[in-house]
Amino acid sequence: MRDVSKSFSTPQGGNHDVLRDINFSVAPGEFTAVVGPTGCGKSTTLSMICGTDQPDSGEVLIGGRPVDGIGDQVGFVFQADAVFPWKTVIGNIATGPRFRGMPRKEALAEAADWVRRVGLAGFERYHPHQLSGGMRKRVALAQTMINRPRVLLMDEPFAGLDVQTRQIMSDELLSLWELTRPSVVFITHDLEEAISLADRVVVMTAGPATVKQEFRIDLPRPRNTREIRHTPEFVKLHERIWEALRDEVQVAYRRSVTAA
Ligand SMILES: Nc1ncnc2c1ncn2[C@@H]1O[C@H](COP(=O)(O)OP(=O)(O)OP(=O)(O)O)[C@@H](O)[C@H]1O
Repeated sequence: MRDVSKSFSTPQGGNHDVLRDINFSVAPGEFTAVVGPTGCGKSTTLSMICGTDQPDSGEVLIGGRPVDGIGDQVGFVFQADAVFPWKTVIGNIATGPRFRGMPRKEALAEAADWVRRVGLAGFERYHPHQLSGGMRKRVALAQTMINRPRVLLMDEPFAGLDVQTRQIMSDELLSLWELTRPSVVFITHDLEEAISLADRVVVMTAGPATVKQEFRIDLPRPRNTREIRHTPEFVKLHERIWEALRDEVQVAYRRSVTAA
């Protein structure tokens, strides 16, 4: 993202600056987490990268090319499950390949591989309503990863899950990421989650969002996202990043109290 700014018009007829001069880049295969106070503009940043919205100024490039609409090299996993309720697990996972014109038999065979990779063997014929939240999230992950996106955008994908399932899903996400190595932009409110997953953590300011500071996470891989939190290196990183994030969270909180 190069000097990306964006504002929205307010119902009162004014202008609300949401993003201001955002600059950051994600290397091929890099896992970047973005943290910032609530309402600062994190989701808006993602919508610029995925091409569902355009910046007022600045540019967004993927592989050196300006983003122009939703590209097939980009995959998404958001908080809400984007699975089709009327399709089975395997039918959901085969959606992308079928959409691209792959013959049904081949698409189902490939989907069966991904069913196994996300630990859902035996549940192929289940429908989403017959699965737990964590299982549905696995379907959503497989449904996206089967398309082997170059860029994977995740907006608080595990926010609705309980703490244990969330950690299991974090480890599973890292193993799946290792398989195809997309560049990831992962948005979260949870600084521990960000550090345990990412190669780099980007801290955003309270709105209008801009990049406040970036932190390299040099923790060894493969990682166990639960165990790594107890290491002194993790604790040190957490302290440093929280120092940068805390001020922004407080600004956002004070604003919300004043507005109320
Ligand atoms: N389409 C839109 N029209 C008008 N305002 C919008 C629009 N989209 C977002 N906003 C405003 O932009 C600001 C940033 O929203 P955004 O969802 O990007 O923040 P966020 O950091 O992802 O929030 P949270 O952490 O709570 O999920 C908010 O004040 C929101 O009301």
